[in-house]
This record gives sequence, C-alpha cells and structure tokens, in this order.
Amino acid sequence: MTNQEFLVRRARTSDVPRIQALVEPLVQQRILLGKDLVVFYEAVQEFRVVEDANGDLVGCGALHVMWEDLGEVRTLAVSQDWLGKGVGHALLGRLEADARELGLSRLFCLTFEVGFFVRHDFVDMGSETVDPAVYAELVRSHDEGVAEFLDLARVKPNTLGNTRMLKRLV
Ligand SMILES: CC(=O)SCCNC(=O)CCNC(=O)[C@H](O)C(C)(C)COP(=O)(O)OP(=O)(O)OC[C@H]1O[C@@H](n2cnc3c(N)ncnc32)[C@H](O)[C@@H]1OP(=O)(O)O
Repeated sequence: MTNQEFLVRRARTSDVPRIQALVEPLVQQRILLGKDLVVFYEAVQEFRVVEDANGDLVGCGALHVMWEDLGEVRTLAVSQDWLGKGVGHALLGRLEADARELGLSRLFCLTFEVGFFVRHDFVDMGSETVDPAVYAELVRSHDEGVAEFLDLARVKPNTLGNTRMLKRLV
C-alpha cells in the first residue's frame, strides 16, 4: 500500500469487468461515456486503478496519447464510498507522471468536474484548438476523444454541458 488506505497500480486484464462496473453508474447519469468491454480490454495498458486494503477496486483513470505532446485523461472515476478521500488526486497525479514519462507536455480532459481539475491546474480551453497542420492530422482519427478535443460538430452531444480543459505539464 502506498499509504495505509489505498494503492494506485497499473490495471490488469482481470480488473476490466470491475472497471466497467465502477463506471456504469456514471454512464447511466451521462457523466462518462459508456464503452464496450472489448474497448476497455484494448485500452487496459492506459489504465491505473486504485484498490483498498481489501483488494476492492475503488477508482480508475486512463491516459490516452493523442499526439506527440498531447494526451487525454479519460474515465477518471472514484466509487461513491471513497469520494473526497484523495483517491482522485492520487490517480490524476499518477496519470500525469505517466504523461511526463511518455514525453507529453499537454493534458486534455472533458469534464463536468471543473472545480477538481482547476484545483489541479487545468484551465478552460474555450474555443482553443491546435495549429492547422496538426489539426489536419488529428481530424483523420476515428477516436471520439480526439473529436471532442477538436470540438467537432459530430460529438457535440457528448460535449454538451462539459468543459474542455487543458493542463500544460511543467
Ligand atoms: C477526464 C475524465 O474522465 S472527466 C470525468 C471526471 N470524472 C467524473 O466526472 C466522474 C465522477 N466524479 C468522480 O469520480 C470524482 O468526483 C473525481 C474523480 C472527479 C474526484 O475524485 P475524489 O477521489 O473525490 O477526489 P479527491 O478526494 O482527490 O479530491 C476531492 C476533494 O476531496 C477532498 N480531499 C482530498 N483528499 C482528501 C483526504 N485525504 N481526506 C479527505 N478529503 C480529501 C478535497 O477537498 C478535494 O478537494 P480539491 O478538489 O479541492 O482537492
């Protein structure tokens, strides 16, 4: 355990059903986008999870690389019983460390939890996007998160009410 209460670790394939179960109530509330199990398995290397002293999975979060310098924090979720106990902070810190290790300098997220991310030095992107040459490359992606980053019209239903936020890693 990294402290007496919980451990942040890399996800394993055996965690995937528990990650989906953790996220499901938030999908029902339209806070997070629903994903099929196969999509979670394909992304398992992107995930960090938090387990409590009983080995129960109480949090998850993922880092998705979009471009040379750019990544996205995805599927950051903490179970109801563990909210406000530093699990989200620990997960985001680990994902940021992963991002630095990969050589990224900017982190994107799309969220309703603006206060939490502001307190972690994310800022509202407004209508900011990227330079035209990079835009032309990114727009070729089939990934929904990239489309959300670019603020494309086809993903407006996903972004409605959410805030596009960015953090520059130093
Ligand atoms: C990119 C995306 O995935 S966007 C989606 C973001 N996720 C969601 O919207 C899903 C729903 N929300 C959640 O699951 C959670 O609210 C999260 C992930 C946003 C935050 O998770 P939490 O574990 O509650 O965060 P954490 O406990 O670190 O911080 C929340 C507050 O708890 C308090 N807190 C932090 N550590 C402790 C602690 N050790 N003891 C008591 N309280 C604490 C602080 O007041 C903190 O406030 P701060 O934001 O000013 O630092």
